[in-house]
Amino acid sequence: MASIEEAVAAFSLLRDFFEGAIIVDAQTRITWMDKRYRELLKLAPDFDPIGMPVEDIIPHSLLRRVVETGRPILLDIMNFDDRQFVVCRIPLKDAAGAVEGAIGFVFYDNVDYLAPILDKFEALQKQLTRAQAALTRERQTKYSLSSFIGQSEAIKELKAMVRRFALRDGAALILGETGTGKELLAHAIHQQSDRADGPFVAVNMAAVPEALLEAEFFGVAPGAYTGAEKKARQGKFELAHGGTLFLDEIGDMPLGIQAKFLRVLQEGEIEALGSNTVKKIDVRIIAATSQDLEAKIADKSFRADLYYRVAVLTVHVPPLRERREDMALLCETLLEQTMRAADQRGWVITPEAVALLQDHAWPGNVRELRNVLERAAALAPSEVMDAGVIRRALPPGGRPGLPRQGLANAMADTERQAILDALQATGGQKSAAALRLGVSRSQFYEKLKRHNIGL
Ligand SMILES: Nc1ncnc2c1ncn2[C@@H]1O[C@H](COP(=O)(O)OP(=O)(O)OP(=O)(O)O)[C@@H](O)[C@H]1O
Repeated sequence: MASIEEAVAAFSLLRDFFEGAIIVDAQTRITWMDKRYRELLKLAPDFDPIGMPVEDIIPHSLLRRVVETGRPILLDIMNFDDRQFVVCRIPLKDAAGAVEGAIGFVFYDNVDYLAPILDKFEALQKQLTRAQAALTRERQTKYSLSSFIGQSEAIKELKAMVRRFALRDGAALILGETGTGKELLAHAIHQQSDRADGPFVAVNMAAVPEALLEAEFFGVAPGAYTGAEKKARQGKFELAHGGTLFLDEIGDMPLGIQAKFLRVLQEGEIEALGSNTVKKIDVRIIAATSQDLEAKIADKSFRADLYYRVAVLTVHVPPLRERREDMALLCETLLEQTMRAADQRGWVITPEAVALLQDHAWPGNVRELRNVLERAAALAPSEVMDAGVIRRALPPGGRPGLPRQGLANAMADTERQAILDALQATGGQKSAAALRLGVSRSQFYEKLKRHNIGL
């Protein structure tokens, strides 16, 4: 490397302006640091940082990036304790242009000519903090237990149980038909738990192809196989570290993955694909399913030992047809969230319309109710939602004898009805419904999406 003196001399013009400087070599080990920088970092006078990796002394240093890319970062702001400093980082290259290291300068914040940029930075940071706080508040209300609507005895009991679950840290299993709000409850448990500040990461077992599940959960080491990315890919376990991993449709987890999954839960560590090192992970598992797991254990498609691991705390969410007394409250709340014309004050639903909704079987539960109300809102000539509007918004199977418009619509209606019937017959179990209809799971999911049922 060009001698340190040479490098510093090259920047001598800046000497009066900078308040500290550091040089690292091609391995980003510190080779020189001036006295003022040592004072700024509050290093003990007898402490010698020379030869140490730069991040050991300045954890957020970007000098490594400068060395790796060979490109300068001319203007940046770095925090030291509660103060901000302007920093400038430049690569040092030999005559042939190869990077030999990098030099970093620190400028104090009271330098007049830097004041405009620092003011702007501070204002932006305040805005960011405010936006983040608003987002957290929004998330908390969106997923708090109070956003789970219902006042029936069944729901009161359910909420009391969920509150208790939130206080404990064991794995939880949420059982219930499709659209009953299992994911909403998983969020609420996370939000009320000590892990609320940690991540909430969701994986839908039925939506990820089996071949990709392992990489999805455990991650991939860089260059693990031909065609693998150069950079490591984090798995969902790692992403959920310190928080909650939500496994939707756990009943659809393939047997091969079940064994690996169980091992991770037992050992508390993961090994990425193609890697030979293990990482400790701290994750709470919340699983949900609309399937009968005990029946799956009996037919050997679900491991009993995994079941006992995830079913430490179990809660059952009642289907909508078992809590019809909540219908009026649900309609009122869901309609508040339903789009309305700008000049309209709010939706009014008549008691006859609510009674009609109470009579429906609701195989798709609250999700289906939300869809029906949205359709009704689009059909309603005014803000009053009466029985007539609701009748037209309910799925066609409930309205025999209605004229159909063309073959395509008739076929779509029939398909939709067949799906709803299959869901009802299987108690909302999607895999079983798909089997009954003779379509694959992924085809079934695609159809649910197309018909606005489920997902
Ligand atoms: N009790 C409830 N109160 C308010 N909204 C609800 C309630 N139950 C369900 N919903 C709404 O219904 C929709 C489906 O809910 P969610 O995804 O939590 O159901 P799920 O049981 O996880 O469904 P699936 O098994 O199909 O994944 C969401 O829009 C959710 O907000």
